[in-house]
Amino acid sequence: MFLENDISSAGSRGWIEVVAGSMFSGKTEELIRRLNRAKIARQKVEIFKPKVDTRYSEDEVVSHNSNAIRSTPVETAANILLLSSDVDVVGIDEAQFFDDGLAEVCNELANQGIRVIVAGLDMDFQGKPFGPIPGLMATAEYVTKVHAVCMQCGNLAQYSHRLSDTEKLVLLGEKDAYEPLCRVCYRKAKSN
Ligand SMILES: Nc1ncnc2c1ncn2[C@@H]1O[C@H](COP(=O)(O)OP(=O)(O)O)[C@@H](O)[C@H]1O
Ligand SMILES: Cc1cn([C@H]2C[C@H](O)[C@@H](COP(=O)(O)O)O2)c(=O)[nH]c1=O
Ligand SMILES: [Zn+2]
Repeated sequence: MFLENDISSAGSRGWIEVVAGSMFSGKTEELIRRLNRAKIARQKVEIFKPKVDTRYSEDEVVSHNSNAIRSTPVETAANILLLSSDVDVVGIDEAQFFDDGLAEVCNELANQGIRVIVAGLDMDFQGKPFGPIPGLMATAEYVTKVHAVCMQCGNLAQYSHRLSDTEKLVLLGEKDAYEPLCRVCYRKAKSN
């Protein structure tokens, strides 16, 4: 389990944490867990999500098992920078949907002494790197890869298999539209 740096020994230095994996791998739960612990430590926390994803709620980040935390929906990565004055910790969910400016924004926040925690899909439905997440994983101090349970065989899943033939990159959905699969089961599903 990821353990936070000791606040006093870290001083006012900022850093970036990335939580990445497939759908249903527990990214949002882990983000909420870290942010709640920061709140318990009386740190000032701001949470953002892309405006495009309002599946469960306009103003909350919600996990698949209904944990929730208040958040601000924003249009672009640059908005995060504008809205993050006077905070200790910034949390960002569904980060794969942000523009390529996200890595720069997160690095700027970290340079200002802010702890930045980013959660997002590392791969799209085709198994390709998704949006700004790979760049963020390269520049972050801490990267946690989380896994779902393969819906076919029960092994660790790293792919989000789309159940329809739709080719567009952004297609919001849940279990109706995607299933997490391991490498073997994903390759089988793709060859059918
Ligand atoms: N195949 C699966 N593997 C793991 N967790 C699953 C699966 N299907 C449903 N879940 C539920 O999803 C929760 C994780 O939800 P969440 O944190 O929102 O994931 P993510 O943000 O990665 O999509 C788990 O605690 C579990 O209750
Ligand atoms: C793989 C993939 C997913 N999406 C969408 C589907 C969901 O609405 C979100 C991911 O949510 P989660 O919290 O990680 O479960 O992203 C997409 O638009 N395109 C894709 O390739
Ligand atoms: Zn499998």
